[in-house]
Amino acid sequence: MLTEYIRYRIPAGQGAEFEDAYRRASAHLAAAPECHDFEMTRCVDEPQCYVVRLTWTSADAHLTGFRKGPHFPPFFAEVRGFVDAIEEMRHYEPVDIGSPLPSLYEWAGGAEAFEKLFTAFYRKVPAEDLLAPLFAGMDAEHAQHVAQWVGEVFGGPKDYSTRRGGHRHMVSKHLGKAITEQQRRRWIGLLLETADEVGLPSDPEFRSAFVAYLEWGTRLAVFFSRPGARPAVDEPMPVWGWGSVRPWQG
Ligand code: HEM
Repeated sequence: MLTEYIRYRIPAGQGAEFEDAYRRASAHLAAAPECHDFEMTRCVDEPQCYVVRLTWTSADAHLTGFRKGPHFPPFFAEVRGFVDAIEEMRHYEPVDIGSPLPSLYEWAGGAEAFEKLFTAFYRKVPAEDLLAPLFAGMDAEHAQHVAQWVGEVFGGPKDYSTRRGGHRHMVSKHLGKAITEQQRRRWIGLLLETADEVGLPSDPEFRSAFVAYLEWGTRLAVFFSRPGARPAVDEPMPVWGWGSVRPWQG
């Protein structure tokens, strides 16, 4: 991910027009797969100053994918009248200065916690009539592989992407499996039951992030597995965080 900051100093009296232009332009940003998210902020001390922050999936995605793609012309048509008001427009990359928040991986208990969860889960799968046929040929180390995947997504070591083939490999394992909605629900239900049994943290903040990821991931698994599906395989590994609520640390 790469962050772009565009700092504007909008002439007096044009603030509302500028904000409206971006409201219209935002539809084209939202439609562009290269743009991960964006926001506009207005300076409290000097209201003519605005910062637009855009997160791009990569520099190439921004400069080639978006700039040369179909969403740039209608986006730019909305905001071009304010180009002269730009004071800075540059890309920034994150600098690791540590975080006061533990990752979801640390909060859950690290590699051991995810291995315990998925080992217990996949031990139960052969007894599940809806799930057993799907997993009949699973690798003896399947539980460890899924634990590595989820651990990495939650901020743990990059073992799945460096040793197991990352997103591409995970997608390939679901291709053609034709997972049904009933199977998806059983998978997620059984995993949540197992999470309680193995003592995964049950605080509301952790569980809301955990369930959000599982809802997203299982629905994508169904999508990837549809007959004839051709999902994008060159995506980076997803990274999941706390979302709108922070861990309660007393
Ligand atoms: C958040 C949800 C999910 C995650 C994170 C996930 C993750 C993974 C990963 C990482 C693999 C490949 C493991 C390896 O490297 O060998 C895999 C394989 C597989 N997954 Fe999923 N999966 C999810 C949901 C589902 C669901 C809902 C189903 C079906 C109900 C499913 C069925 C399978 C099957 C059948 C395989 C191949 C097993 C084998 O034969 O090796 N997955 N999954």
